[in-house]
Amino acid sequence: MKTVNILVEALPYIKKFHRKKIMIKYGGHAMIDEAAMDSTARDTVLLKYVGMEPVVVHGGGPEISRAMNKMGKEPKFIEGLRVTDEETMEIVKMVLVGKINTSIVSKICYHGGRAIGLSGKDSNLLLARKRAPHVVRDDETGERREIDLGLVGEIESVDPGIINMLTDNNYIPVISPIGVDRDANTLNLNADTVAGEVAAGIGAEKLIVLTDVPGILEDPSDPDTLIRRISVDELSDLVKSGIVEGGMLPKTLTCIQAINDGVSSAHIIDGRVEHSLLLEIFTKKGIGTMITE
Ligand SMILES: Nc1ncnc2c1ncn2[C@@H]1O[C@H](COP(=O)(O)OP(=O)(O)O)[C@@H](O)[C@H]1O
Ligand SMILES: CC(=O)N[C@@H](CCC(=O)OP(=O)(O)O)C(=O)O
Repeated sequence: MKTVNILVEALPYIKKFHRKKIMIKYGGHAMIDEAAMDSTARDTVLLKYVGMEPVVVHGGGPEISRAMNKMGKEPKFIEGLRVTDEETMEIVKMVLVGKINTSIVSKICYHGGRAIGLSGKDSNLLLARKRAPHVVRDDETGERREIDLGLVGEIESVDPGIINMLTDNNYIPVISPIGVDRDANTLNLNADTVAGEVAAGIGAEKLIVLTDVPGILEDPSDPDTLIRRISVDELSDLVKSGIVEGGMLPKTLTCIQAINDGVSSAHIIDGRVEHSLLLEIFTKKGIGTMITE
């Protein structure tokens, strides 16, 4: 009976999200081990088989940093974005496209899904331009200083055609956050931003961001201060108050932007918790932070 009750509880959600696109952003900090990656892949396949259209964008920040350290390079971030010189860009491509993307694709295929790996360079999926230098002001002297982030891009446009073609034919697209500019140069993109832009571009119903904290916390050092539900206006105020920092900042801004662009809800959840994806989608209470209009 317990199993049957679980299925019955899930029915309204299965109906509501039938044939709806669900954007899953799988963050590097959620990829704690092979078992966690495997479990997320299996849950993604389950979503497909109950009638939803999952689309995956993955990150891999910690793995890139580990590879850089091994090669004697020190990772540097400015407001959550990696300063990317040419050598770093090679490492980023190797880790994201060569390693993480293929690993997620093969795990989804192993569980019976038909995954296809893409980067933003495929069919110019993610057209980007180099970001303008970051401006900082010295607190003491008041002097303005520009810091060039190198080969870091901001998205100019998303081509939803290739993704729609894949989901229409029952494939699960798995996208690496690498963009291409008009001169065919490769640019490093923040995976959260990519997930938000692609979610809006394909008209996704939900954006679900998997990370390594329970969700947005009122006190970042206390996991018991989880905000379960918040509107975009309340969240914008929270951002202004300075509570949201580091890697959570691009995530939060992405969620706000995605809702403003027509995505019905955005969710930030703990990807290290087994089946967090299913708990968020199929239960009333959910597991992380839900952001709505
Ligand atoms: N208010 C907040 N609530 C939750 N996490 C926060 C907050 N402010 C900053 N953070 C930090 O953001 C991190 C998540 O972002 P990030 O490390 O980039 O993850 P990912 O690799 O999954 O994209 C958390 O581990 C936490 O340290
Ligand atoms: C420009 C920029 O910072 N790009 C990211 C791309 C990977 C990413 O975003 O990974 P997570 O989702 O795990 O943080 C980076 O180089 O780390």
